[in-house]
Amino acid sequence: MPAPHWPAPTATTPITATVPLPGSKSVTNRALLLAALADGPGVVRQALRSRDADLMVAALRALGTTLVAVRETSAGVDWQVTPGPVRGGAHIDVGLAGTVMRFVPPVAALADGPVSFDGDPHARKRPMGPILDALRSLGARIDHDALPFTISGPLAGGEVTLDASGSSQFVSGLLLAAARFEKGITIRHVGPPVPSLPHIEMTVEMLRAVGVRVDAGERDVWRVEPGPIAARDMTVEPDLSNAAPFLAAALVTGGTVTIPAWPLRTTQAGDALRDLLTAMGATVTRAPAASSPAAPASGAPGASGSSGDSTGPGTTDLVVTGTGRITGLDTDLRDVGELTPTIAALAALASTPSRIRGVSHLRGHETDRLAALATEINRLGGDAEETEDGLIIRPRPLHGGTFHSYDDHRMATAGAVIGLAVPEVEVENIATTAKTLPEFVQMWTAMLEAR
Ligand SMILES: O=C(O)C1=C[C@@H](OP(=O)(O)O)[C@@H](O)[C@H](O)C1
Ligand SMILES: C=C(OP(=O)(O)O)C(=O)O
Repeated sequence: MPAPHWPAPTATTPITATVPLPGSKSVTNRALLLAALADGPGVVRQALRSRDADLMVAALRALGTTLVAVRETSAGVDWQVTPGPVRGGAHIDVGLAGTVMRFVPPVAALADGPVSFDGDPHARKRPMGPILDALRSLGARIDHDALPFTISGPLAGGEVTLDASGSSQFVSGLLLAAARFEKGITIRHVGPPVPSLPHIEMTVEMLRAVGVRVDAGERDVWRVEPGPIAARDMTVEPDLSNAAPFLAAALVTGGTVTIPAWPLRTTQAGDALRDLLTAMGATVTRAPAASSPAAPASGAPGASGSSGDSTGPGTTDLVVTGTGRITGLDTDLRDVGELTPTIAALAALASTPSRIRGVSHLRGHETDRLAALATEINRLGGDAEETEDGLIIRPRPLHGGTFHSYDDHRMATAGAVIGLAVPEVEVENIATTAKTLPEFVQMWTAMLEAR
């Protein structure tokens, strides 16, 4: 029986809350995969515990890596990772995780036998063609162009041309494993612009942090030299994209939300929230962390997504204060597309129109996010229009009703944001937030109860 819809709480007064966030999905799944391919045992600290991260752990175990949780706190789990020879004969469940369906197949092509992949029903619709074609041209055999598929190596590596306009993860997936290919890899993108470039920068920085030589000097070309991946002790930053709905609550309620341990320098897409929320009427400041000293403003040495202590030097608190009035904005979110559902929810509550551009690739995310956002905002009486590459959202009073999540964690949290201002919004399948934030409901409730 499906769970009852979640009555999204409405805020009657401005929120004042501090919300510590668990680790980044994107950093966690890169760090685990790099540790599994490394030249010795390593530790991934403060890793996220969520469905996507659990799927990555299960995938790496199935391929022969030993992962032992050596410490678990509210900040996450510390994984002791001991690489083993990549083992064939495995079946990998990717769930609905882009980072598993795009990052693990290049590793599977290193296995000593075939590896099969499948996932949730919608995962079969997410684009896979360009990365599977790339793997084929590098030597692998693959029986389909989308999930489910079976892949067999060996993979020599070499040069490949692909169209990564559908997802930056095609590039990241190939780069992450490429040092283990006999010839490394040279990737050339040909086609409309690649989205989510900061996520590729995250990949490049994390590779360099484990000693891999990467040349990313030419636009749309990436080269990884073959060689060892160094075993390191890596610490995962808090998930800044998951900060989005909580920070949005400050704007909706005219309150203040503080996120501790916000990195001074990061490749995470969520860092763009500082500018986006300012443009929507918030005041965004950094404050020395109450619990840890702030690093100099010049930034922490080597403070990439994979190094440093995520609660120590190199971070500050991020403080966002709203006025209760939200200003619409005209913005290109191509680089930070995963922020779109939260920004669209804010736009639906804004007093002036908004236009979101550059995110046609969101049609290949957990669901077609442009269609889903327009449908759900309009279902509540709003005025949202899909364009070829985004959304136009005009002010119109909203009313209560069901907000469908389409098994998309960020749709579910967008419904929660709207529910803060609109009585009687019910979010269908709030449990889907477990993809990246299993504690979402408890955290949201605690935020609303904090004083
Ligand atoms: O590499 C990553 O960790 C991600 C890359 C982006 O994918 P797309 O380029 O497909 O948008 C982003 O939206 C996704 O949430 C995570
Ligand atoms: C697009 C997203 O996820 P995935 O890693 O599954 O692509 C997302 O988290 O917004």
